[in-house]
Formats: sequence, structure tokens, C-alpha cells
Amino acid sequence: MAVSGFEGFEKRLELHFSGDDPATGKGLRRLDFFSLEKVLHAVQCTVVSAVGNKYFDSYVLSESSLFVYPTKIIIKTCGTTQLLKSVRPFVDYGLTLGLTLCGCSFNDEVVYLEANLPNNLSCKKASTMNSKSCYKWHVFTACDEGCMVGGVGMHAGDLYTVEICMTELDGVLAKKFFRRFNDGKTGDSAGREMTEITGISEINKNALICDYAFDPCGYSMNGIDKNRYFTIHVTPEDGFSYASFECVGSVYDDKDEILEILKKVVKVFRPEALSVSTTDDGLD
Ligand SMILES: C[S@@+](CC[C@H](N)C(=O)[O-])C[C@H]1O[C@@H](n2cnc3c(N)ncnc32)[C@H](O)[C@@H]1O
Repeated sequence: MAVSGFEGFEKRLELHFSGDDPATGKGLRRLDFFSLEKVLHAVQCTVVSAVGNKYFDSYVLSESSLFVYPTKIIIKTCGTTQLLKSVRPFVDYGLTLGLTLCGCSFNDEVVYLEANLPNNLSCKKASTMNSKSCYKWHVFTACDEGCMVGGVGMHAGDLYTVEICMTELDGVLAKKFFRRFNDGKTGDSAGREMTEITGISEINKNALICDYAFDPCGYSMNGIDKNRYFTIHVTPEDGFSYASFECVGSVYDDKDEILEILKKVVKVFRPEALSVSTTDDGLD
């Protein structure tokens, strides 16, 4: 945790691999827990809770979340962590399984990324998306020639990611993410209670939820529903309150469905300011 207590906006790294793991089809999910912990130690965070299903494994981290699919890793950690230190070990691990990296993301640490990404990723792009607020999204993408067809990613799929960053949370709602003194609960049981009383459990009733409450305050959860996840991380302290939400949508979903989800999320936090981004696999 940052010395100031302010954890800040997250950095998000998404690594896509191509190829199959003929032995089990589990691919990157074969990464053993000890090796995973070693990578996370370098990043400066730890696993606080975990859950998986037949599609992927999901980890709630002390500093956000990690999702491991057979050929995809998504890791999200806060501003003070060393997220990029996970790039090389994850790439190397993929190589030991015969998987090749074909895409990735981030910003000013472009130099570090360029030095640590495989040479075949020649189509690189770093962008800063300005907005009217004081916040900007920084995005770095990279893929190999095979992914680019007329500027559109060949891997463009049906799925896309929606992220919301919320600041200046409603004070009364933010209080719900503080533990009661001596509540006699574990991080898991207090997390479960927060999921219920805040309305987070209503966001997707079909999801299997893995939640965790920090002491004295703060909350993280991953929800998994078939091959899709959603994740929420809350820093409720007055003066620098912040919450993030991320979920996976499909172009085939009813458009109202995603809007309903977003409305439910905003109702949980009622932030003064929010910023939304969508990303698809087209790497555009
Ligand atoms: C939910 S954690 C995750 C941090 C990350 N920036 C995020 O938002 O995804 C942040 C909140 O948990 C609290 N917290 C308490 N103990 C913590 C710990 N050991 N590690 C990280 N956060 C902790 C912080 O004060 C803050 O309110």
C-alpha cells in the first residue's frame, strides 16, 4: 500500500498469446501458484483470495486483480506497483508452453515495454487520449504483422472490455467500505458483507463472487460468469476516494444490458467524476 494511503488509478496489462497447449488445453493456467507468487512479489502485491471455473482463474490481489485464461493474462494493479515487472516472466512462461505473445498494452513506460517485448511485435502504438477533465487514458498496444489486416486486428472478436474510473465517491456510500472496529470478521467474511450491503451483489446475480475487505477499509472483488469476469476495487478514504469497475461485454449482448450494469455500478458509488473506456481485441 502507498505510504500516503492513496492507491490511485490502476495500470492494466493484457497479454494475449497464440498457440495451443496440446497436453491439457489449460495453457497459462498451468502456471503453479509458487511461480505466480514470485511474479507478483516482483510487482509488489500478493494474492488475497482466488476463485476459478472451467474457463479461467481469477485472483483478488492486495493491489487489484489478476485473470489467467489459457492464452490470455490480464493484470491490473495500482499506480505504486511495478506492473511492468510481470511482462518478462509471463512472456517467458508462455514460451515454455509453446505460446507466443501477440498483443499487450500501456504508456510512458513504452521504452521498458519495447525492450522487454519479443521482436516479432513490430506494430506498436502508444497513445494518450485527452479528455476535458484533468485525467487521461494512456494506452500502449503491440502485435505482430499477422494481427494487422488493413489496420484492423485480425483477432477482433465479439468481446470487449468496459472500464470505469470513479473519483470523489458519495461520502455515505463510501463509509460502507469501512470495517466496523473489532467486527470479529475475516477479510473474506467482511468482504461478503460489503458485497451485499452495497448492492454489488445485484450487478450480476449469475456471477460467482470472490470478495475481500481490507482493514480498516478498502474492498476488492472479482466476479466470474462463464468465460467473463467483472472486477471492482474501492479506496473509500475521504479526500482521495476512488473506485474502479471493469467488465467484459459482447457485441451480441442486448445494448440495454450493459447500460443497466453501468447504472447499477454508478448507484453503488455515486461519484462526482467518472471516466469510461471501452477496448476491443482489435488492438485499435
Ligand atoms: C482495495 S485496495 C486496492 C488498491 C488499488 N489501487 C485499487 O484500487 O485497485 C485499496 C484500499 O484498501 C486499503 N488497504 C488497507 N490495507 C491494505 C493493504 N494491505 N494493501 C492494499 N490496500 C489496503 C487502502 O487504504 C485503500 O482504501
